[in-house]
Amino acid sequence: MIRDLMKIMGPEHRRSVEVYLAWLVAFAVLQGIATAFLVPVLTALMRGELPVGWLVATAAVVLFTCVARYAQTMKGFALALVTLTSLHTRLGDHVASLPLGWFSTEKIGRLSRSATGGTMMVTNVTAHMLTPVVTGIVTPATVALAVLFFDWRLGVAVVACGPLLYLVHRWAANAVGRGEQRTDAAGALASSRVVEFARNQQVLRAFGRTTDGYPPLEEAIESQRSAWGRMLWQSAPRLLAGGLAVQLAFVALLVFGLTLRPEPAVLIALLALIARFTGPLAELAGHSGMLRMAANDLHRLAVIFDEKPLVEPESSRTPSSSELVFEDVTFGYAEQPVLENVSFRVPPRTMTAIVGPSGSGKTTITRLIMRFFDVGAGSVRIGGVDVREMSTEDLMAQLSIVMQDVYLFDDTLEANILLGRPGATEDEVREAARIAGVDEIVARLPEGWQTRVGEGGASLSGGERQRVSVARAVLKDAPIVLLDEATAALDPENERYVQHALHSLMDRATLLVIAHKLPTVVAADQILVLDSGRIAETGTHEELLSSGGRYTNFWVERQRSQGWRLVS
Ligand SMILES: Nc1ncnc2c1ncn2[C@@H]1O[C@H](COP(=O)(O)OP(=O)(O)OP(=O)(O)O)[C@@H](O)[C@H]1O
Repeated sequence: MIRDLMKIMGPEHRRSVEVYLAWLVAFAVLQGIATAFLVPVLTALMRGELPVGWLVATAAVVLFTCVARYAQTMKGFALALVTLTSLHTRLGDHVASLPLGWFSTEKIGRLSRSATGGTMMVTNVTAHMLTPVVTGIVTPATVALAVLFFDWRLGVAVVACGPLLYLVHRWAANAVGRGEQRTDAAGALASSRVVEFARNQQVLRAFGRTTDGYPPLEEAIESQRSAWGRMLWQSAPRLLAGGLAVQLAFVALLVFGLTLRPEPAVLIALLALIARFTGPLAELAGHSGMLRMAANDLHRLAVIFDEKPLVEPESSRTPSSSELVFEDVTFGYAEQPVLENVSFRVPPRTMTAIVGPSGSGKTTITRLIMRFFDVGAGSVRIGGVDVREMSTEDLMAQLSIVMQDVYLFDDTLEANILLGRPGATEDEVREAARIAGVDEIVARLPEGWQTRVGEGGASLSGGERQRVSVARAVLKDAPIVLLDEATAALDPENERYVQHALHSLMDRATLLVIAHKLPTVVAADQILVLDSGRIAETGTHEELLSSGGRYTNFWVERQRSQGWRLVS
């Protein structure tokens, strides 16, 4: 738990965490010592003596205990405050440094749960929860040493109880820990099913899947319910047993103490010590379920901080041109390679079209250029510079990206285009919009440029969203444009606008297009035919058609399907 806490708080707060822990340990030790001093004080009082020396020493220790308690509490609150104010920023900075390939749906779900619940738990741990953990271990240990000092036989018995109680505590806490992991996984699944259910209402209603329930959601909720039920059934008896074990230890030590027949005054004082030995342990046992849950929360957050950021070069190199080169690139998401020995060159200000069957690795090529992932072998170079030798900022400055799944922010049309280059003038925005055909959309909308596009661009059609995305790319005016042509979203009108934008981009940028439309393929200076992660053929449209290879099949099939669509 403490290791995870250190990782989460980061090196800049390491010292504060150490100071806080030092005060906490000091408080727990002093609390144990103050209790130990009861033995000589009580013994003397019961013998009718006034132990002035011990009373002064006890008062001094109690005073130090109060100081330590105050310091520890204040340091804990200060840390909790730091957590509240800076942990989200630290988490945000860390996540922003991770490779884009990290952001899978599952990881995003985890991140969102940790960013809300996990960070609040860190605050709770530093403000409240660590105190019973440390005092539950350190104070009984100090008391045990004191008992050893006053009566070695009872001391040995007390020390022997420690590991036994620890094992029972672990046994109970582990059950809670395992149960909590299951409920967390079931909770994450149920949340994503709820989002899926809400997002896909249109499809579900169209297929009449809302009247008799949505089985995946019901199953997820049921498995969450059963995970919670299982955790409660399995952990409750163990937690009770943990608390009971502490009480049994207290009684056993009491009986053992009586059998030793010490002087009554000493016996009473020692029994008070034993009560102070088991008290913090009982408190720890009472909190163990919550503590294990907190430990799991902290661990999940620490795992995110453990993710390796994208390795940034010490100094970023500047490309000499907009030439794009893949040299012997091999890459796989897991063991299996998705791209194997892929080599090609896109000369500056030319257009290369990538074609190939679904799953052949077309999108993967664009992801490697954007450094969503780093290549397994070989290199991806822009203007002679390996993309790994450029800072993310410099690399992204080289690229304009238009992908199929365009996301627009819930803002105006104008603001969404301006995202391409925030400092652009109004004229530049209008010009980019004209090239991409967004001005035609603006003219149709009652609020024109000030029309809000809704969350994700929901108030625009798929083709219109892609036009806005092309306008952004035109406005950005980056040396290289990566474009994934929409397959189904573009109607002939949208398609015409995107083709027009592509032609005007060809004059100013190096274009790499995942091409689905025949006019794009024909217009390309070079076509790469990808098959199962390898480049099967390269050439111009005429060269590839005359060679009669795979490209010919692709061409014939596309002509047939697109011809059918146009006629209908
Ligand atoms: N994030 C990922 N993790 C694991 N495997 C992946 C991931 N993304 C893609 N793949 C796999 O890599 C292979 C190539 O995928 P890629 O998306 O590059 O193909 P594609 O040619 O663009 O396909 P499509 O035309 O259908 O978009 C596929 O087998 C795919 O299942």
